[in-house]
Amino acid sequence: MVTSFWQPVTAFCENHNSEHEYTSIKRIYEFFLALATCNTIVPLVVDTPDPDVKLLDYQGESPDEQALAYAAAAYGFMLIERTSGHIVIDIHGERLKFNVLGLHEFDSDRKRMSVILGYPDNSVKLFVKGADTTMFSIIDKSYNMDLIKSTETHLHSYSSLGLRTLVIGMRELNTSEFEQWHTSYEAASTAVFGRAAMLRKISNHVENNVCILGASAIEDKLQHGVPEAIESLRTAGIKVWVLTGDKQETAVSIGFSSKLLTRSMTQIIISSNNKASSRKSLKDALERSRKLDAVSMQIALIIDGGSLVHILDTDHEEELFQLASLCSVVLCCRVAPLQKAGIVSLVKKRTSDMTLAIGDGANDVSMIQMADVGVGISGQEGRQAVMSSDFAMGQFRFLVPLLLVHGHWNYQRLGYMILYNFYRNAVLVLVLFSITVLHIKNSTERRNLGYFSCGTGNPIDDCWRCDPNWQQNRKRLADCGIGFGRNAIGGRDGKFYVVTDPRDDDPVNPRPGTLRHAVIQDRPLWIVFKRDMVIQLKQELIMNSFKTINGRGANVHIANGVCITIQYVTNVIIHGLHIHDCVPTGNAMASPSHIARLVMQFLIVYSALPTIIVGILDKDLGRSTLLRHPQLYSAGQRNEAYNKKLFMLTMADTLWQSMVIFWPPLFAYWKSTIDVASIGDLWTLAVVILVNLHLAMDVVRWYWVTHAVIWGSIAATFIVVMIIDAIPKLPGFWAFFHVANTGLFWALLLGIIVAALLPRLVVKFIYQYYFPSDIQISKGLPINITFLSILLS
Ligand SMILES: Nc1ncnc2c1ncn2[C@@H]1O[C@H](COP(=O)(O)OP(=O)(O)OP(=O)(O)O)[C@@H](O)[C@H]1O
Ligand SMILES: [Mg+2]
Repeated sequence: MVTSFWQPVTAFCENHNSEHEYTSIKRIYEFFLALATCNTIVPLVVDTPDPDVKLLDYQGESPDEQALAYAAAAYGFMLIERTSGHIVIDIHGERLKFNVLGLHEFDSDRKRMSVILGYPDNSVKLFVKGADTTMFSIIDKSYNMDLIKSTETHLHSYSSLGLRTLVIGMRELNTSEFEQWHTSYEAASTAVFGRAAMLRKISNHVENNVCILGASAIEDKLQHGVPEAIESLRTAGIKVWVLTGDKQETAVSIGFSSKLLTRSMTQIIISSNNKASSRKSLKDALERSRKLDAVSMQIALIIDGGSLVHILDTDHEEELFQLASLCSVVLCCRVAPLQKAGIVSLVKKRTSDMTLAIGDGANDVSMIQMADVGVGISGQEGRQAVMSSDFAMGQFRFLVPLLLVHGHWNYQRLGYMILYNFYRNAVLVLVLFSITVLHIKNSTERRNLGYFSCGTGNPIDDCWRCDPNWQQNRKRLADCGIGFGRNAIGGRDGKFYVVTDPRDDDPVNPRPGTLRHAVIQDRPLWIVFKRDMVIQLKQELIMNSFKTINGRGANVHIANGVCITIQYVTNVIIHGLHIHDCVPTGNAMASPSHIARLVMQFLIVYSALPTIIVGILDKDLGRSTLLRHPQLYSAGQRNEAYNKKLFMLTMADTLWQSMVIFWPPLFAYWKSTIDVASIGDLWTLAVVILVNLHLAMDVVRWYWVTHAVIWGSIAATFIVVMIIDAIPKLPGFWAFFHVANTGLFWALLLGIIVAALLPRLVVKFIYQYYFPSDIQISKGLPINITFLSILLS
């Protein structure tokens, strides 16, 4: 809330022109009239419970204007009504209607506004109000200089108290001046193109030779908690720069009251009005600040908008930046909106630092948009700043929790989650990659099978077919297998069965000599064919274990009918058959790629949920600790949560964990008859358990939902693996139950988990115990005790 107190400076227009001679009383009258009229305030009549009492509410974008209008009302110049064409002022009980002939709105370049009023007596007057610098440049130079000097002294003393000052001036327009202005104003107002520029030109033309009526000073009260907030931000290692449109003295005074400036700081002021002197001041300031910096003096740089224009215009950005970098505080005053954005862009261009701009007015919009993070304060200055910001808040002090608490949490979570997700995905991918590499190696490697090698290009064929007597030695094929099926012996240990009959008339009671009859036998059989034949199956050919169907030597087609089903059986070799043009029966088998996809989905689902929950909820430190020790924020500035070293360490750990997951089960089951589906179950479980335990090790704050998702994911994986292995149609049917019955499976699982996590646990412990970071010291625990207690309980 802007509370106002104002003090008109009575000014006497020592005009030599007798036409414009005013008495001091009349000037005071004009001063208040200017306060009541030269604004964009809209008065609203508000009803009260008492029907006879009405209240006036002044609505306007600028709180300063509201304050001035209220002040004028308090002194008997009450703005009652405003329409586009006129304005009604109640002057000590007498209502006067003035025609509003023109209004030149405030803009940040002119830093003033004006209104042209037609009096009831047909005289026309121009009222101007604006910043002292721009007002003094348009006053009638024939004034009494003492008057100007005394106004300046007053303005200086007001602004040194931190008050926002405005100067009010007036000029009576004679008929020809008015006509001239009116014609161009009308033309500009209705122009389609370049309207703003035309209006600005007209306003610059008419706003001159004004006589000073007075000056006002308004207290722009600091919001609650601003000094403390600025102190916290600075302790957090954030460089605070203030960019304001205010006068230098006001800005410095507010700087002190907001604890941005302290008495122990040395102020370096650059305030010049031409190129050469700005450059010289900059140079001197740079030299001086280097000397001061050498003796570790805190420096505050105060620079005004005029000097900034010259400095930024003349390629002295680098010097300005160097100077600013040496200063602990930079205060830029009388800066225009675009200059604010220019300064933000200067910092952005020259450093890799993040910039945050916070402001409440329309004049802060460009800087808010330029900064990496824009924050708008929704206050009395309209909603433009809020509309263009990334974050909106009601009070400046909320910036502290936004940065120190939420900023810190988000940084920690994000840094950790990037590393963790790299790890989580890489562990899975590395295990799958190893499986694929092994698979390719197995299917291409000859494993010394082809000692008869006759270069068929196919390692299996090389192995048996190059033997000129292969017909007598057919069963050698059983030892020629490669890949995961290499251990299948088929019907090697059984007798030969010769298929003589291609028919499949009676699938229920197949006759001897048919393929169906051969494959349903219980004993091991090596099935061969007497001659070329096409077998058209009436129903699925459901095979029994320990069978080899060896079509070599004959041209055997299984075609145009139903196909072969191999289900719940082991040790089947089918070789040299042409199987084609099958009619699907709906009993499709799951393919390995289908299973791989399934596994991927499980992993994504099982490990994604904990990641999301921890990524949203985990907090390394509590809110009050973070607010009490703003220094903790600088962990982000030092890239503590995500940096190259951590990334490399995580990747090394990932490699280790993936190797620990992949190799031990492979070695343990190498010689056994355990198939790949069972090892696959072990790998799946190990990956899911590991990635979840890994996460659990780093969780600091446990909520029930964190417990639910982490332990729930592990449990869910077990359950789904069991469900999948209980579906007879899928390969690997019953695999899990088969292996889970053995102690080796559980020993492997436990071994993998311990061995995979141990290096990480040890490194973590050493780091936290011997080289603790600020955050770990604040936590007060050398290691994540919560996790250990969960593990041990
Ligand atoms: N409605 C107005 N009428 C006349 N002069 C104004 C008006 N609003 C602001 N001014 C003058 O123009 C100057 C610049 O205004 P601007 O809005 O750019 O910055 P500010 O409000 O002073 O500071 P900040 O950047 O902190 O918002 C003000 O200091 C004031 O002297
Ligand atoms: Mg402002």
